[in-house]
Amino acid sequence: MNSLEGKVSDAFLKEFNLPKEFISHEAIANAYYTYEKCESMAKLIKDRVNFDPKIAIICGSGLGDIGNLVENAVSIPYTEIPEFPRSTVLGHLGNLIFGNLSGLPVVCMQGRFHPFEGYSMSLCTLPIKIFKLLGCKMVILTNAAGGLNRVLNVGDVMLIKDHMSFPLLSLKNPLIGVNDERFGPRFVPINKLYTKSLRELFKVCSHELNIPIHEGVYGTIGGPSYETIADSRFCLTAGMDCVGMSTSHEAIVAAYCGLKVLACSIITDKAPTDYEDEEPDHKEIVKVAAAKAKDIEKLICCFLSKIKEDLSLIE
Ligand SMILES: O=P(O)(O)O[C@@H]1C[C@H](O)[C@@H](CO)O1
Ligand code: HPA
Repeated sequence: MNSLEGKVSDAFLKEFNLPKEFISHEAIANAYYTYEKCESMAKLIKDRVNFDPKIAIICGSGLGDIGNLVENAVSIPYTEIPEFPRSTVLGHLGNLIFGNLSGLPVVCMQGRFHPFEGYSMSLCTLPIKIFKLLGCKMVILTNAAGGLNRVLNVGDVMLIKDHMSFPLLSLKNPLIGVNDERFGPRFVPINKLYTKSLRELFKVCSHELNIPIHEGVYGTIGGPSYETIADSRFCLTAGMDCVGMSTSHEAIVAAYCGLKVLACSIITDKAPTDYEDEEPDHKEIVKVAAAKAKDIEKLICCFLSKIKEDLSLIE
C-alpha cells in the first residue's frame, strides 16, 4: 500500500474518477501537497521569521557556506517545519536561512532534496512552491557536478544555459498530476528557462571579479550511482557538458511558478569517460565544492548587488 494513500484529498481522486491503483505515484505525491497545504506551510514560516525574501538560493553539495554569508540571519532547521522533507545527504545541512545578502532579502536553502533519496519529484521541488508563496521572484540554483566536456577542470564554475534530464524526459516530472493554476499553467515552455539577461549579468560579474567561468549544458541523471563509461560517453555525445543529480526539475518548477532562474555548477570531478579514469567519490566531491565555494559565493554576491540596482530584472 502506498503510504500516501488515504492522505490525498477526495477532491483530487474525484478529478480522475478512477480507482487509486490506476493513478501514478508521482500524481498522488503531487496531490498531497495542495496549494492550501503549501500556503499554510509558507504562513508558518512567515510567522516565525517575519521576513519577505525576494530571492531564493539553493545550495548544492558542499556549497552550504553561502548561507553563512547571510546577514541578520534567522535560521529554521527543516526538522522544525512540519511535513517538510529532511536532508539525508552529506554536504546538505538542512536549514532555511533568512536574511540579507548584498543588500537583498534572501532565503537560502542549506541542503536540497534529490529524487535518489527516495523523494518524489514533487517533494524535491516543494520548496520552490513555498518560495513562490513567500513572495520570491527568482531562484539561484547551485550544484556540484562532474565535468564531461574536457575544457572543464576541477574547481571551474559553469553557468548553466540549458539542461538535459533523463528523469524529466522519461515521465518523471514534478508537474505530473492534476494541475493547480494558482501555481502555474498546465503546459510550461522551457526553451528560455535559464534567463539570458541574468546570465549576461552573471558574466559581467565574472569579468569584474576576474573569475573566469564557462557556460554550458547541465545533465541530470537519476543517481545515486554515478555514470558508467558508456553513460558518460553517451551524455557527452548528446550535448551535456557536465552531469549531476539535481537542479533541472527545480528549474522547471520555478519557471512554472513564474520565478526567474539562474543556475551554476561547480565542477568537482571529471566524470569518467575512459576505463582507466578515477572513480567519483561523494566525500571528495563535497570537499572540492567546499574548497572552491568562494568563487561561487563572490559571483552570487556581485550578481545580487547588480540585481539590487535594477529590480526590474527579476520582475
Ligand atoms: O545537490 P547536488 O546536485 O550539488 O549534489 C551532487 C549530485 C549528488 O547528489 C551528489 C553526488 O556526489 O552531489
Ligand atoms: N556524476 C554525477 N553527479 C555528480 C558528479 C558526477 O561525476 N559529481 C558531482 N555530482
